[in-house]
Amino acid sequence: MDGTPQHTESEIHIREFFSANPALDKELGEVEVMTGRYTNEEWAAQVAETQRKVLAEVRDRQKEGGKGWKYETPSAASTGLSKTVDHTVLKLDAKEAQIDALCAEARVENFKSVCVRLPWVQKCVNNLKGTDVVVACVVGFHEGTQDTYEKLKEARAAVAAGAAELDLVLNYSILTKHNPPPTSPSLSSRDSATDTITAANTAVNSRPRAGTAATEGPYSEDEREIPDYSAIYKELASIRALCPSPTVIKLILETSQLTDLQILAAAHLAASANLDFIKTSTGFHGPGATLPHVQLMVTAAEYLSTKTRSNGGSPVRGGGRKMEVKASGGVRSWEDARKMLEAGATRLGTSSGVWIMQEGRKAVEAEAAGKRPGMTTRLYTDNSFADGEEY
Ligand SMILES: O=C[C@H](O)COP(=O)(O)O
Repeated sequence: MDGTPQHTESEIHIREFFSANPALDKELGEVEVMTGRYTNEEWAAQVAETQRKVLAEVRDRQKEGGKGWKYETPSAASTGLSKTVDHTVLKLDAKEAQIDALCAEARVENFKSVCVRLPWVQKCVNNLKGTDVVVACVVGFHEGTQDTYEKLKEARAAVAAGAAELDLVLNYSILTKHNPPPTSPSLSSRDSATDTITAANTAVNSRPRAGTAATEGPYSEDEREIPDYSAIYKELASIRALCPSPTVIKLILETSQLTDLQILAAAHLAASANLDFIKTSTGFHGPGATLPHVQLMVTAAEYLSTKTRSNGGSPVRGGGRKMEVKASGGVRSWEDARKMLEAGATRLGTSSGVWIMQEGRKAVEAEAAGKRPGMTTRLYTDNSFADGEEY
């Protein structure tokens, strides 16, 4: 080391953005992080209640032979499917021509959004003028460990540049510090689709199932320590406060790195901070979206958003809007997309949106012609995701 300060890629992006926008830099100079809402012990008690209730609900739904998560799937014949897609390019070495192509495709397919890094937001906003395709910007990508002030600045810069949606990476290291998940293969989902799905299957099959003793930890004396829920909440609530609705905020959990209990803790804190979505994965660390994780997150989002007898008539999330679930990372085919949507995801983050739409249209044609849609593109080679399979 030569003493030169090292910066993450996100920090470099933020610095570049602010040197081009000095007025915004000045305005944000005084930004303050919110104070806490509950003590850490109070958070822990609330989180434990959510974990208990949601895992019980998951077990009940499993008893329904897989029908517990049968949501209506939008058809490629209407705008329903295209409006679930966040058309995504997040590679650091993305070139201008790729971003232009992303926007052109989003315009033609009428996707919900294009999802890009901060330096591309303004360009995408310009490219998409006159359409109802919005621009989503990732924040804290892809590690999530940047300090809250850096994330706040990045979020505000994205909104100032015209982003309507923010895909914010959770600082999940705060959750895993005391209670690491079982080791799973950590490989990039930028590998071939087949490798990714195989890895996803391996990881899912090797992780403890919801409701088992293993997921209900804690695992050891040392791991009994409560994670700093308060720090996570403060970060989420501060970003929400500075980027209020209608800016849509999705919290990326990086589910492959978390246990089911940690996923539920993150969902609880996202709902408490009034975020709009919980999202599975960055697509850059470990396997991407899996069906069991989406089912778990959908169950949690419903529990946390809805006034029910089981949660005492008091939703954790205020404002009367339902928290939604975005499945992302490794969603490469219509078959993948259909499974995620049927499980209750309402948004898909994918770099394969155009392909998914093409396959979706073929499925509609095949159905109209009275044929069963082809299964040749099925990427889930493992039957553990089959309908009715135990979690
Ligand atoms: O959020 C989006 C992901 O980065 C997209 O991942 P993917 O390239 O595996 O579709």
